[in-house]
Amino acid sequence: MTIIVKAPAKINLVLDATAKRPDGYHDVHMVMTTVDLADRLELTELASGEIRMNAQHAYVPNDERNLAYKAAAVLKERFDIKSGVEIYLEKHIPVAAGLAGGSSDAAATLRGLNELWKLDLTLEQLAEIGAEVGSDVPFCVMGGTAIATGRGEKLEKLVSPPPCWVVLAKPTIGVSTADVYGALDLKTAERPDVEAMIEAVKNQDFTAICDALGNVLESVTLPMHPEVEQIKAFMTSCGAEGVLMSGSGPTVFALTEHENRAQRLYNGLRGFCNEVYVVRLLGENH
Ligand SMILES: C[C@@](CO)(OP(=O)(O)O)[C@H](O)COP(=O)(O)OP(=O)(O)OC[C@H]1O[C@@H](n2ccc(N)nc2=O)[C@H](O)[C@@H]1O
Ligand SMILES: Nc1ncnc2c1ncn2[C@@H]1O[C@H](COP(=O)(O)OP(=O)(O)O)[C@@H](O)[C@H]1O
Repeated sequence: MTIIVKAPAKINLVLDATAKRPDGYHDVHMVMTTVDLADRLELTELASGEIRMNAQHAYVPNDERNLAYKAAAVLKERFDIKSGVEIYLEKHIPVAAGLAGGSSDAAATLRGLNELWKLDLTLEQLAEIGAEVGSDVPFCVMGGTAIATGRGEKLEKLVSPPPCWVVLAKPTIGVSTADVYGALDLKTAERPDVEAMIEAVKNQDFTAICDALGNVLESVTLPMHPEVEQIKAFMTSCGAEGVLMSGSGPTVFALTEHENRAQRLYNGLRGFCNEVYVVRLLGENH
């Protein structure tokens, strides 16, 4: 039996880190939402009990380092599953981009295996298992829009923002999430107003959402990679209503309500960025 699952990317509308914890993680306070740029996974049951990974992408590992593989291994171990799975992964989300591509693949694997291995677990149970694989995996299991706290695994559902166009541009650099958090100085970094974003989303106020966009990790990634700031400035000059770096970067997203403006942004960005996408925010569910 084969099951096909989609793994959508996320963006962080607001991201604050409130404290560095003794376990090496940061307590965060953020609003995340999914967009309709997705990887596609095919999960085929294997009687042999093996987990096999087939990602066919130069920068994505085909062994236990792959987050989809890890998710399958954690689930198999936890429920003592005798069957195995072959995971065929078609990558569309840019890698090491701040878009949670790997975390979303892990989450999609958990959702798909729940069906394939007939485990009958709730999304909440899958999210809790996902936290063992990565901080962003629980959000990716739930999808939609949420306020995330803890190290990212504590979730509170939020209404989705009003529909708009999202233009994503990734410069040709990858950044390590651990390095970015590692270099964060909470004493000097400019902090975003998370409550203002939550209010803006609840009020479905697009202008207020654009005004409240903020990411404390820009204080690390922007000085390290000037091209990220250049993309932000270019997007703003093209009339984007809101512009922000997603997660630890380096992907920058622009929000606009106007299709012609999204197209103009796309055409302009293609000049100096290989990876540019025009997508929509996803609704409540994937
Ligand atoms: C920054 C964010 C924002 O959504 O996304 P990305 O840029 O990765 O997409 C996340 O917090 C990334 O979550 P995720 O990518 O799952 O991180 P993990 O694998 O759990 O952790 C990788 C490393 O990042 C650091 N880390 C991660 C999460 C967190 N709340 N505090 C941290 O300090 C730790 O050093 C950890 O060892
Ligand atoms: N399924 C996967 N897709 C992408 N990268 C993966 C995957 N599994 C493991 N990785 C590794 O994780 C690193 C970060 O990947 P990714 O999830 O795309 O970044 P981010 O968390 O910044 O969005 C990559 O450099 C890659 O080596």
